[in-house]
Amino acid sequence: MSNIIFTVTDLQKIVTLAKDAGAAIMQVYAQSDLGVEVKQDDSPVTAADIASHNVIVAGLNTHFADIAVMSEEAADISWAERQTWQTYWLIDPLDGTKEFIKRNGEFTVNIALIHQGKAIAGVVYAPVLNKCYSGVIGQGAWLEHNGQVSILDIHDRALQSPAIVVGSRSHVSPDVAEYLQTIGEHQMLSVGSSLKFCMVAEGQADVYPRLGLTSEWDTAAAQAVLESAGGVVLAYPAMTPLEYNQKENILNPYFIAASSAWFARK
Ligand SMILES: Nc1ncnc2c1ncn2[C@@H]1O[C@H](COP(=O)(O)O)[C@@H](OP(=O)(O)O)[C@H]1O
Ligand SMILES: [Mg+2]
Repeated sequence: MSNIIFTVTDLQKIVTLAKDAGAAIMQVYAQSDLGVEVKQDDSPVTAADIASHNVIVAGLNTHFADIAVMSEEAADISWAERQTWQTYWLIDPLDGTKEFIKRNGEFTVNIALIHQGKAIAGVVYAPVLNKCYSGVIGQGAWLEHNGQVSILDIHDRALQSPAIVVGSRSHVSPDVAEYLQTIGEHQMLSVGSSLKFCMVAEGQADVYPRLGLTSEWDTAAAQAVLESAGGVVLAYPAMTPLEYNQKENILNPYFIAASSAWFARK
C-alpha cells in the first residue's frame, strides 16, 4: 500500500480552480441562452458544463501533471486503463445541471482526489450561493461563505429533533419514500446537487438517503468533505464504505450519507 501526501496548500490550489470553474459557469448563467443539449443517456448538458470542465482539466494538468483525470464530460476511459489507477482526480464540472437550467442556484463544481478507491480530498463550490466546501480526510473540513472561513466538524453532533432529512429536488425515488416510512418523525428538505452532503457536513441536515441512481463523479468530492467533517457515507443496504473505481460500471450503489449520530441512533 503506497501512501499519498495531500496538503492544505494542495487543497487551496483546488479551491482556486473550483472558483475559476464557477466563474466560467456564471458567465454562461448570465446569458439568456444556456446552450442546453441532451446527452446520449438523455441527461442535459450545457455550455457551462463544458466551460467548467475545460478550466478544471487545464488547471489540474498544470498543477498535478502526473495524476490521471476522469470527468463526467470526458468519461470514455476504458476499464483496462482505469483499473491501473492508484490515484486520480474525479470531477463533476457542473452537478445539478437541471437546477442550473431552472436557475435556482442549487448547482456545484465538484473536484475529488481518489486514492486506492477512497475519496481522500474534495472541493464543492456553489457559485450562486458563494459557498465553497473543502476537506481532506484526517485533516479537517472547511466552509468559505462570502469570504469567511469556518471549520466544519460534526463528529460529536447530536441528531436534531425531529431529524432533518435532505433529498433530491429533481430526481424523486420511490425507494427513498419507502425508507422514510421506516425512520419515524422527521422534516424533509429538497435540494439539488451534491449540496445535500454539504448540508449534513454543516449540521443543517442529519441524513441524506440516496436510494436512487448516481454516478461516481456525483458523490466523490462531497463525500470527502462530509467524511472530513466527521460524517459517514455507507452503501445501502450493505452498510459498507462507498468506494470508487472498483468496477467497470461507474454507477454508485444506493447509499446513506449522515452524521455518525444517525447511524448510532436506536
Ligand atoms: N437515472 C440516473 N442515472 C444516473 N445518474 C442520475 C440519474 N438520475 C440522477 N442522476 C444524477 O444525479 C445528479 C443530480 O443530483 P440530484 O438529483 O441530487 O440533484 C445528476 O448529476 P448532473 O446534474 O451532473 O447530471 C445525475 O448524474
Ligand atoms: Mg452530477
